[in-house]
Amino acid sequence: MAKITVNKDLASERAKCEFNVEELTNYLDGGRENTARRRRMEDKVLSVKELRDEIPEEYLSHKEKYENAIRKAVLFYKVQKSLDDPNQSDHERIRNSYRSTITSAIFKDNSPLTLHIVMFIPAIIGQGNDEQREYWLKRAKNMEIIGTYAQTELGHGTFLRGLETTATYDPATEEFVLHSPTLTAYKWWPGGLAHTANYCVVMAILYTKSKNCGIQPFIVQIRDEETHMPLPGIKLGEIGAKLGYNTVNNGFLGFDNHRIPRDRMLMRNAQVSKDGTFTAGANSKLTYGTMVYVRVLIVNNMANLLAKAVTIAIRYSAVRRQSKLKPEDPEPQILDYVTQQHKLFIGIATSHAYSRTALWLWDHYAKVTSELNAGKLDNLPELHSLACCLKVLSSVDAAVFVERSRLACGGHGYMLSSNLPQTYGLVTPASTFEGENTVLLLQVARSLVKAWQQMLNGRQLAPSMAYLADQKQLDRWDGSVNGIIRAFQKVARGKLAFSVANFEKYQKMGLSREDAWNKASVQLTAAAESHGRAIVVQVFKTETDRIASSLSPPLRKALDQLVELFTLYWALERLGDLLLYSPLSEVDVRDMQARYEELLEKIRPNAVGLVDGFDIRDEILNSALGAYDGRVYERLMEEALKSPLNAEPVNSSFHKYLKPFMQGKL
Ligand SMILES: CCCCCCCCCC/C=C\CCCCC/C=C/C(=O)SCCNC(=O)CCNC(=O)[C@H](O)C(C)(C)COP(=O)(O)OP(=O)(O)OC[C@H]1O[C@@H](n2cnc3c(N)ncnc32)[C@H](O)[C@@H]1OP(=O)(O)O
Ligand SMILES: Cc1cc2nc3c(=O)[nH]c(=O)nc-3n(C[C@H](O)[C@H](O)[C@H](O)COP(=O)(O)OP(=O)(O)OC[C@H]3O[C@@H](n4cnc5c(N)ncnc54)[C@H](O)[C@@H]3O)c2cc1C
Repeated sequence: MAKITVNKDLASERAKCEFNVEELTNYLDGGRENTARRRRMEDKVLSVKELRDEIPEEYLSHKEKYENAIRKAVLFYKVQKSLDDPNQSDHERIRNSYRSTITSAIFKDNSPLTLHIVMFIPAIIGQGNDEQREYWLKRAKNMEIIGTYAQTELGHGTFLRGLETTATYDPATEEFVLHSPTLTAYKWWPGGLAHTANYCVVMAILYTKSKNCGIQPFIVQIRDEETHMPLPGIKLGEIGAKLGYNTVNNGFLGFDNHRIPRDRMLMRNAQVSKDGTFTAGANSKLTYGTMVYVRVLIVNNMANLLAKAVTIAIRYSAVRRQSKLKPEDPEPQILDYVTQQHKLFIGIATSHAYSRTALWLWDHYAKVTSELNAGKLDNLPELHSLACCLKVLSSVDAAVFVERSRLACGGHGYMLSSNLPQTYGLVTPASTFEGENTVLLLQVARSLVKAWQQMLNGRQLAPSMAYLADQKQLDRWDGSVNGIIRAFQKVARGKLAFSVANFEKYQKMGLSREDAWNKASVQLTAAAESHGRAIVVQVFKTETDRIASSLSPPLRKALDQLVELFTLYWALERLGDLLLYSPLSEVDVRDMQARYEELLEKIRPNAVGLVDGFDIRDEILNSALGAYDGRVYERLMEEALKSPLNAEPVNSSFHKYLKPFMQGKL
């Protein structure tokens, strides 16, 4: 094997690291065996050279990008399948795949099969009855059919009760008639819908016996299984180029009185009998279960994407030298600027915070799902609220810190060869899909207001909201992580109390409940956001304490520093709130600021080790700036030379336009 020459600054950073990087990787993976398994899988996938792109994706046309993505998706699926351990439960398979980012090595802009895996199959599992699961899951898991999740319409994404697609039951033929009565009723957005999927789960308003029975899921064939032509009564297409996700093949779909058999309604929750009698499910919101599942997965996806961005930016910052700190010294590594550390170390800490929180949430999700399967629905509202608020916070923070990582790389961060713009293109839609973030915060606020009322009535609160009942004053600011967590809880409680008071005040002033809610909604969403912050810091701290107790002292110290940095960063970001709702004084603020700066200094020698610990291979990073060897400038040039414009010294447009123009002949 050729010897890798590592940039000398990166090499000396690695020599400075105070903990064992491999131990950190094992900690993140959940054990040495998991690291080994993940690496074996990566080796196997990366050994398939047909999965690599010969021409960088960015130089392909829109159509070529899609065709190339499909070519790779099929091959990638087969390789993955050959590595699958059939003895794992679905729960274990997903948990064990939380640290896997290998998909990014194959697709810079995501796969056209994503929705099949992430929503179509889960929708059948969550919404299909036993026979439907038996039949459709086998076909879907074997890839005999490819599906997507078609819910959003041109006119409505958030407001599901406002969907216009109808499924009207006809007892004479025992069929549902699917129809899109208007342009705005067209399904719009589903990934893979345009040219990839031949089936989809369609969410439509069910009418039977002339009654609106709410939104229900239907499994609908949209293309012929042989010819792949759209079926009669179905209009399909692609929605066009986007900021990112361009290889996901998002599509539109309209129905013109398209008929499907009765057994195509997924009937795990609600049912329609042959004569058209509707039987409602135990809770109509169980129909929204697929969204809860994906919101839970998104938290982890955000942690992984952020780890990628911050790995690139930290390594680059160790290699890049710019300006002068002292006139007599050579140009320093930009990582030595404390402002650069302030920009980036929080990204490392945030990725850790959300990967710990994501695992915690996944285990909670699995527990509540098994209760739901046993008919116990009590914990569904709390799960919904938690999934909403953690999806919101993780997507907002990831977008901010990925963009900050890009900016921290100066001009080179603007290059597609840095892979930072594309990474931003992957994180930013998560603030919109699976429930637009403000809308989800309002759902969280709704659950908090309910909890507040329950508390006033002396009822017990769900565990994640129990702190609201803690009436004790926070007498003294002690600056400890646990003290700050309590202060965050006081902030959330105080903001909630304030918004509930406003909500009630507006009603007393004569506004309807809905208008009062709308008027109080800025405060309500702020309370929901604070509630989320309190949860994330607490889960980050308690889960790190729980899992890291057996680690070596140097690694334990490094992780504690990240937890403290994260806590202090948000305390300093939310000073106004803390000054309002906790006994924080000016001196305490100064102390916090000093401690935060001290932490930046302590983390500095470990910065490269911390991102190396994420163990994201070069093929996955896909970045000229972030590669392990730090050959930043050589790679930037190598990538520049791949531009098709560099294939010839003079472009034909010179003779056609520029020359006549410059010579006054055009
Ligand atoms: C080996 C396999 C490995 C696999 C790993 C792969 C890793 C991949 C990682 C994944 C990451 C990235 C890929 C993601 C791709 C995503 C592509 C995007 C897809 C989509 O966007 S699909 C469409 C999503 N759409 C939405 O989210 C719409 C948002 N709107 C809503 O959810 C609702 O309309 C609403 C909640 C805003 C309001 O609904 P409405 O019916 O009007 O409700 P109300 O009548 O107002 O009632 C509210 C009450 O209902 C309760 N409620 C609401 N929702 C739920 C729920 N989901 N569950 C439980 N309860 C719910 C709410 O609490 C209210 O209750 P209350 O009355 O207060 O008691
Ligand atoms: C990359 C990508 C992939 C997607 N994939 C799929 C898919 O596979 N399947 C699918 O079905 N859908 C998919 N979607 C659609 C996505 O779920 C919707 O875009 C999302 O639910 C938001 O709905 P909307 O676009 O209608 O936004 P809108 O609801 O129109 O939001 C616009 C603005 O109005 C505000 N707003 C709306 N309602 C309220 C309210 N009640 N109170 C306060 N403010 C409000 C929002 O906060 C926002 O600022 C995808 C979207 C993207 C971007």
